[in-house]
Amino acid sequence: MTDYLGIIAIAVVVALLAVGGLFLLFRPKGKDLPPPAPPKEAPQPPKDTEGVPRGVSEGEGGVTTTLPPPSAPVEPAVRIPEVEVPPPSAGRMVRLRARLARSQSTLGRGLLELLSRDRLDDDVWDEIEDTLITSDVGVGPTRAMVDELRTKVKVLGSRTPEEVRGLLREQLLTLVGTDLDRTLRVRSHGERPAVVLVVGVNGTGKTTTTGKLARSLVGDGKKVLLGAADTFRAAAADQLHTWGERVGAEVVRKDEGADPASVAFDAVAKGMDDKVDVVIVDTAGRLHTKTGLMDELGKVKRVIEKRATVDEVLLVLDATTGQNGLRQAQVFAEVVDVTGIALTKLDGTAKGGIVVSVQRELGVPVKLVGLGEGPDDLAPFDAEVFVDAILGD
Ligand SMILES: Nc1nc2c(ncn2[C@@H]2O[C@H](COP(=O)(O)OP(=O)(O)OP(=O)(O)O)[C@@H](O)[C@H]2O)c(=O)[nH]1
Repeated sequence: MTDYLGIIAIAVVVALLAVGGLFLLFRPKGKDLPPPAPPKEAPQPPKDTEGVPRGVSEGEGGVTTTLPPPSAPVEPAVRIPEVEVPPPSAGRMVRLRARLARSQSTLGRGLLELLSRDRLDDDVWDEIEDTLITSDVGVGPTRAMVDELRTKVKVLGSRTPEEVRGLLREQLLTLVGTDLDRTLRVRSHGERPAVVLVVGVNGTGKTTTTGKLARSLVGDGKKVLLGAADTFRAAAADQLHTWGERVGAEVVRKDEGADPASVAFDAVAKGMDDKVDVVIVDTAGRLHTKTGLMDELGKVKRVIEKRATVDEVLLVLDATTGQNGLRQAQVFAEVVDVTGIALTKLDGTAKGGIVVSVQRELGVPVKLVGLGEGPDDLAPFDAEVFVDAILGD
């Protein structure tokens, strides 16, 4: 009996093993299941160039890990304007002389070529005259120069290119004027600042010139304050503000339509309190009526003179507007005592002769010239540099 029981037990075990083996052989492989996601790596600290994670140091006690410092709280962005240090005014015209290229090819080279011809007959002299007139030199000065040239050429006889150039240079310098006082009156009077009044037709570059002049004076080491007395155009005050902000010059302004004279007065008063060297007052140049303009500019000047003196009245004139611009400028010259001319956009015209005619017509020297749109493209006018630039090297 026990034998039978043993055999049955062995058979049961064998059967169980056989079933288990079959199960293992035919179990489902699970190949349709998605692969398990790889375990996620913990974020690693950045490594330095040698592969050592930053914030991890190998000290004597083994590797120590320091947590990165918490990032600083984000501050609201406040724009702090950077104050620029502009270059001084000296030597600017030399730097910008290439900007006179158009006048050089039309006026300078044109005259040199004509005067170098072997035979100078009446036709050639007429051409010389035309060249000067179309370059805006003006009829009177042109005639005077041609007469003078004719005499000198006769005396000279045959001419070398150097002699022709020398002759022309001499004549042009006489026309432009080497002995005119072109000094800008910007020296303060002890406690009182110098006052510059900027006048002229709108659109000539008046506000731009006021801003550029402020920069240039700051570059020369002066403390400057600006008065935005062009109260007809709010944008003019905004423009001045931007110019002033860049070089650390304060701007006195009022609401659009305010009395320009009161802005000028406040600007001068603040300039005295702040002990600035120069106050520059930008005025509106509406050409409504001559009497209106006279009243407005007259009042501005009178009001300033309650506290200070107007040292310089700078008339801004756009060189590209030629004789037409000159006629408009004349109205200003009749209304205020202009002491100097700022001739803008001289880089944009072939008619460099305007320098000659504007001085003749208005009886005032060109003191500043605009030779580009850049902030430092306003230069003290230098007759020799000008003539050499238009004649070329
Ligand atoms: N090429 C050149 N552009 C100039 C010069 N001076 C001013 N400008 C440019 O002329 C443009 C217009 O000037 P304006 O329309 O006269 O403007 P503004 O300076 O506000 O003049 P106002 O209206 O008189 O206040 C600006 O883009 C100036 O940069 C210069 O000398 N050369």
